[in-house]
Amino acid sequence: MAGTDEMMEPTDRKRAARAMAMELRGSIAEELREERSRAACEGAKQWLGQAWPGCSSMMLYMPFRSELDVRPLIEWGWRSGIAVIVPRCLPEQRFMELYRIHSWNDVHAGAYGIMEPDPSRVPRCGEQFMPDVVFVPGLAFDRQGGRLGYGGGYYDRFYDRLHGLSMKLERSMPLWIGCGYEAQLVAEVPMEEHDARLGAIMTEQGISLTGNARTNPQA
Ligand SMILES: Nc1nc2c(c(=O)[nH]1)N(C=O)[C@@H](CNc1ccc(C(=O)N[C@@H](CCC(=O)O)C(=O)O)cc1)CN2
Ligand SMILES: Nc1ncnc2c1ncn2[C@@H]1O[C@H](COP(=O)(O)OP(=O)(O)OP(=O)(O)O)[C@@H](O)[C@H]1O
Repeated sequence: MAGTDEMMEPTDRKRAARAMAMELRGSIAEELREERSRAACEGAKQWLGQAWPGCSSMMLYMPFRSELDVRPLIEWGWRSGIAVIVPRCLPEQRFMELYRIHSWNDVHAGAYGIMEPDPSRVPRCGEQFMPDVVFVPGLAFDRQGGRLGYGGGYYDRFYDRLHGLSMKLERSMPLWIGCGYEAQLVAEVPMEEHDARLGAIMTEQGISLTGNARTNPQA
């Protein structure tokens, strides 16, 4: 046994937390997941409409496994004229390319079995493109903005790239919103130096800011 939690290295703590979080998220009944996903998307629409009417683009993930299903939010984006951006994973580089999609016809199954934009149908976003808001998937979250992912470092690397762009273009960072069920909230996610902190959390209870000033739209 590895001993107590405090004695473990962050990477080992993450591995243990990942296994628990995967099991927990997968154990939520499908009907409950659907119901909570719909409620979460409803809350996000209202929040974006009221707190952020100027929001013109949002990056969302294509849900897989038992993740919070943000597809209703994607469809609302299409109806409201907010640009809907989704990533395409390049597993060799653990890099995400961005594309704007206009309908479900623009996606097909990609790496890891995750739906992704079809590059033969839609053009890639320019190198300097920054979405206003990024909806981030995850296995577990905490109220301080901590997030646990699958361990590819995809979103952390993407955050760093956007941060570089935000400095270069003198633009504020997108709001980084972690998406999950209330059941995925834990007291404290094990975090490392390179881990990007969330500016907000979206669950079936609504959107709440974490107080991470750097990533808030007002900052
Ligand atoms: N919907 C969605 N899209 C996303 C993410 C996500 O969490 N959700 N990611 C978030 O960053 C990236 C994909 N990250 C992933 C990392 C690992 C595995 C995976 O299947 N890992 C294996 C074990 C490791 C391996 O085989 O190398 C597994 O879990 O069985 C899947 C996705 C980018 N796109
Ligand atoms: N900004 C970065 N630049 C280079 N490597 C990074 C960066 N961020 C994370 N990594 C590397 O990626 C690996 C996975 O990181 P981590 O465990 O934080 O992933 P995660 O946040 O769970 O994954 P994901 O973002 O894909 O959901 C680690 O080996 C880490 O060193």
